[in-house]
Parts: sequence; structure tokens; C-alpha cells
Amino acid sequence: MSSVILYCRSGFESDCAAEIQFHAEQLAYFGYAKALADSGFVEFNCYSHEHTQALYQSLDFRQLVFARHWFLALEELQLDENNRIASILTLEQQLPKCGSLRLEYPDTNEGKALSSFCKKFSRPLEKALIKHHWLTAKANSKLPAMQLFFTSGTHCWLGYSDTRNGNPQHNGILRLKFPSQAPSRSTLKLDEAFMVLLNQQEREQYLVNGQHAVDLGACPGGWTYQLVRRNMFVAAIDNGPMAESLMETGQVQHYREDGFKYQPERSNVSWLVCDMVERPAKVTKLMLKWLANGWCQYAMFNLKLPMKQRFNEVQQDLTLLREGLAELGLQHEVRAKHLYHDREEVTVFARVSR
Ligand SMILES: C[S@@+](CC[C@H](N)C(=O)[O-])C[C@H]1O[C@@H](n2cnc3c(N)ncnc32)[C@H](O)[C@@H]1O
Repeated sequence: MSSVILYCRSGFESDCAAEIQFHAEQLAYFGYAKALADSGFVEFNCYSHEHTQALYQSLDFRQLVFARHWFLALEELQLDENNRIASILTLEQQLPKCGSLRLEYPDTNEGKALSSFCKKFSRPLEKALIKHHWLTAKANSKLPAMQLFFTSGTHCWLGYSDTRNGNPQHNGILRLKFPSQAPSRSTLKLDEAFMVLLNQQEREQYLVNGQHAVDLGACPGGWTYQLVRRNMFVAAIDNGPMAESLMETGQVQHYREDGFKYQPERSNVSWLVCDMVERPAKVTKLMLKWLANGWCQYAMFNLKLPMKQRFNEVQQDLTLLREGLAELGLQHEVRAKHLYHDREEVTVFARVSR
């Protein structure tokens, strides 16, 4: 029985399950999700293999907010501890020829304990797969990646992922180094957001030296640090104290004001970023106001999600933003992701083209 395996942050399985269920229903590929609390993944089964495959092929991964990565699993395997490779080679379903191999596991304590096993097992398995022509001898990123997702040393799902419709990072996690000069760890959230929500071409086009930016809820300055590092000039709005090191760059103006009332003094603000801890609907309305008024071109912001039904909340907020911009006849793009560095929140990118 084939299924779609989706990786998510531990504790967000029900949101990830609600999201894939929603999209599957929209595409009329009906099925059901299996999700164990705190397991770090969700299994989604349609009622036929053809539908599971069609769902995997037709849904754009970028539409999924809570999934870090996903793949089409052809079989769930119980491996012989003494000959795992032989158990894998008994696969009955037809795998496409793959150009790379990914051995992965859930982002949980139990999952992380499988890391050294996966590292050790990877090389002998790769050799055997090349010998049996399941895998190309030379890595080929244009071909699907063969996926093994382990929940123990003897249990895994085996399948493949489309390298153009998923997350290429190991376990779907982009590892970033914390810059020692940054004043807070949340700097990694904005760094990751630029890396994940924009592609390289967009980063080159949208993040340009000398741009003006506004950071709402800026203190102590982790997000401002990312903007300053990209040679931008930043208006930092917050009643709290900003890190001295940032003020010394001469690129930051600190305004002790309410982020919901602040209006930009200049007409050439490119970026609005916002990390204020507030109700997500209130933050969304504020972002809509900025984009609709042309006070900024691009917005990157967090929606804090302390509630239970996080998928519903995000869905409502994104709809509010998209419909609000559409009603004004504004061409726009809105993308959202639950990033690795996000906890009880998701990050949204929005852009209006005029
Ligand atoms: C999560 S922290 C921001 C951390 C910051 N992004 C960083 O990387 O250092 C949230 C900040 O929002 C500020 N804040 C909350 N409500 C605000 C408001 N209405 N106006 C301005 N700042 C606000 C708080 O003072 C706090 O410093």
C-alpha cells in the first residue's frame, strides 16, 4: 500500500495531517492521515495507489505550510536485522531509477538516535543499489531521490521523492550557523526565511544593497541584524532596547513606538519585517494595510500560533491577506512555511507587484 510521508516538527502532526487532508480533498484524491502525537511525521493514504501517486505528483510542495519535506512511499518494510539490504531488495513495487539516496528519520529524540546507524548503513546500501541498477553510479539531481525513512533500525518506508517538488535538505532541515555578533537567536528565523521562502534568483532580485526596511517588534535586533548584514538601512520599531552593536553601524534608527500605529516616514521602503507577539489575525491585517497602501514592496512576518487548530488559523489568515489584496486588484504572491527555527509560529512572505 503506497502512502505519502510528510515530515513535520514534533507536536505539529495534527496540523500537518489536517493540511494534507485539505489539499487531497480539494484535488478529489480522498484518503486518510495517520499521525501519532510527537512522532515528527504523518502518513497519508488515498484509497488507491493511483490516487496517492497522483496526489504526490499534482500538489505543489510549496503550498504545504507544515510539511518540511515529503515523499511517495511505495512500501512499509520490516527489515531483517541480519540482512537489511536483502530485505530492501525484495521491494515488489516498481521504483523509478533514482539519482541519489536519502536515509532519513523523524526530528525527534528517538529519530536522532538513528543518525549514526543511517550514516553507517548508507554506503553499503548505496553500493548494493548501484549494483542492482536501482541507483545511478554517478549522482544525478535530475532523477528522483530514493528515500528510506526509518523509525527504528528495522522499520522504514521506502519510496522516492521528486527533487523539484520537495526540500533538498537532509531531513528537510536547513542547518544554519548562529552568527556570534547577532543579538538574539531569533536571527536564524529571518535568515532561514530568506533561504527557504525565496529562491536564489528572488534573493538576488529582492534583497539589494542600500534598500530601506522597517522592523516591527525589532528588539533586541536579531532580525534587524540580518537586514543590516545585507547592507540595508533599518527603522527598528520597539519600546525595548536595541543592541548597541547594531546602533553603532549607523544603519539603524530606533523608534520607541507602537508597531501597530507606526507609519513610515519615507516612500521607498522595500522590506517590512515583523516579529511582534500578537494575535495572528491582527498581524495579518497590519501586513495587508502596509502592502495595500504601498508602504512596502515585500513583507516577511511571523504568525504566532498558541492555539490548538493551527492549520485553520493559518488558512484563515492567508485567505484574508490574499483576498484583501485581490479585492484591491493588486497582483500578489503569498507563501508560508513552518520553518525549522520557528516554534509555535509560521513565517509568511508576501509581495505585491505594481
Ligand atoms: C519576539 S520579540 C522580537 C525579537 C526580534 N525579532 C529579534 O530578532 O531580536 C517581540 C518584540 O516585539 C515587541 N512588541 C510587541 N508588541 C509591540 C508593539 N505593539 N509595538 C512594537 N513592538 C512590540 C516586543 O517589545 C518584543 O521586543
